[in-house]
Amino acid sequence: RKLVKTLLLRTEELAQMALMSGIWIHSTLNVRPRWRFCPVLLGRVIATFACSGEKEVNLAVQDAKAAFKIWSQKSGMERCRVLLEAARIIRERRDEIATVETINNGKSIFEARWDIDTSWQCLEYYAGLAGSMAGEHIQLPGGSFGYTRREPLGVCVGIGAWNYPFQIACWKSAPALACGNAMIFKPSPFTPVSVLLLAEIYTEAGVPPGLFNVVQGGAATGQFLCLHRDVAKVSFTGSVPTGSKIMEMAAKGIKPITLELGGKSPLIIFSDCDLENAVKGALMANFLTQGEVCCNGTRVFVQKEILEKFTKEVVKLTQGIKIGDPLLEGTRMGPLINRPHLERVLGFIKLAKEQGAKVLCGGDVYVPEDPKLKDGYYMRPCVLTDCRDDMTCVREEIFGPVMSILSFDTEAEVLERANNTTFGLAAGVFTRDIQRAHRVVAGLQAGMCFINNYNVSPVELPFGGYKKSGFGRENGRVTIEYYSQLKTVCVEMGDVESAF
Ligand SMILES: NC(=O)c1ccc[n+]([C@@H]2O[C@H](COP(=O)([O-])OP(=O)(O)OC[C@H]3O[C@@H](n4cnc5c(N)ncnc54)[C@H](O)[C@@H]3O)[C@@H](O)[C@H]2O)c1
Ligand SMILES: C[N+](C)(C)CCCC=O
Repeated sequence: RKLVKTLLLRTEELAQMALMSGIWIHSTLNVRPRWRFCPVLLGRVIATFACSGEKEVNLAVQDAKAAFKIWSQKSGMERCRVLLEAARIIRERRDEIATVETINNGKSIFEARWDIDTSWQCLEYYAGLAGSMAGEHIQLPGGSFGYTRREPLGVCVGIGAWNYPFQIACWKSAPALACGNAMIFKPSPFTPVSVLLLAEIYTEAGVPPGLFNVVQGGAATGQFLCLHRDVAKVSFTGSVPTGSKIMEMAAKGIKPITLELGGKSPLIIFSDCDLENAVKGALMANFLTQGEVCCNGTRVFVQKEILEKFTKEVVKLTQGIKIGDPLLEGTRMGPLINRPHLERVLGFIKLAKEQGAKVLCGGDVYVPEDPKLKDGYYMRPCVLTDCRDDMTCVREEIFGPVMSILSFDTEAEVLERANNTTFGLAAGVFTRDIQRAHRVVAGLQAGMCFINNYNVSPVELPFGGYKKSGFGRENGRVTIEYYSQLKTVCVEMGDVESAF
């Protein structure tokens, strides 16, 4: 165990609170520093970490293999009890973990609590499934029969993005562990902190040492993990270009992968919608976690008849979003993840204007009154109108608080335009016409469709993409299939009928 101490937190009080509540973090690895990185919040370093190199990754895999031997022999019910205990601890430590997540990522504490809720709910859900995982019994002629066994894969790797650090780690590890696997998790180097609390919680709940292990680092560490011969599966959440590299590495070892990648999702607002709900839905689809959400409905297609009214209401609500210190209860939007990302998002807005879009609100840097926050990466949420389908802001994933409004006339037209993208993660429809709602979602090329809501995440529902947004699913019963393999056993009850 190596203790890693947080260095600087945003304020004295925060530092004290964090230290009291366990930001003294550990890795189960004997990490030898090779190179270091420092995540930054509001322009200040919050921690330094040693990156894991090849040697440390090997150690993690060895530990995980040893733990897998013990864990995979346990019954589903035994695994269920441990996962339930971990879920209980997360629930009990909800506020503390949410605080750490806010410091880690910058999202508001209000939202971080939602993330922690979907995290423990995910553990509870897969705890429930662990006890009921079963194969089939198949009758064959002459009393012979076959049966199938659902078996774990072995050592799985989870690689996470920085926007939902704790939640991503839970959405990957809960089904992996429920199926009897071990998991080595690598968080993004921008948000390395909160997942260590999860490791601590799993240990306290009773998983064997090394079963859930955290390695820190960036691309190089990720590559060591993906290429390791004893790693059986990789579940990746991140960008399309990195997903493509993961796929290449996995191909070398013929390893199954899950890819949760980016998106540029359509949200379609028909004129017969409940306008108030549609406006709230559009904000949910664009401004959670500073707009840094993979499944955001950033292409908002509004039917012409209500375009003006809808846009006016959206702008009013957007201008009311409280930006500032993410640890304050009233705040609903914190700083973006880092300076280069903020500049990238602002660059998209500049280009949108050059290409003819009109900024109705926001889209500029925000400097909070509190002098402590002056170096934070804040911006005002932006609503763009007069957008066309060929504009960069409508075609590319911005991953920031930028909503593009487009107008449409007919259902057939909007369906074609909504699908005219290489992505296919999510989509949404607001209408009171229930038949149209189902007809439209049936035609949408997206893995996760919402009717009359957006960005809610019940863990019972599978989540994942079509097209370049990836494949495989997280959450829901189906994910068991992505963390297990099927063995078929054929049993002869008679004599061997030989051809020879
Ligand atoms: N579909 C989903 O569920 C989902 C969820 C969250 C984020 N995302 C997507 O993630 C992206 C933003 O996250 P990001 O900037 O952290 O993505 P990213 O692809 O830059 O990094 C993701 C993770 O991959 C690691 N990594 C980078 N290069 C690697 C390599 N060559 N080999 C192995 N690992 C490597 C990073 O260190 C990080 O942990 C957006 O495109 C967003 O849409 C998707
Ligand atoms: C919880 N949400 C909002 C559905 C986001 C899931 C993960 C995407 O970035």
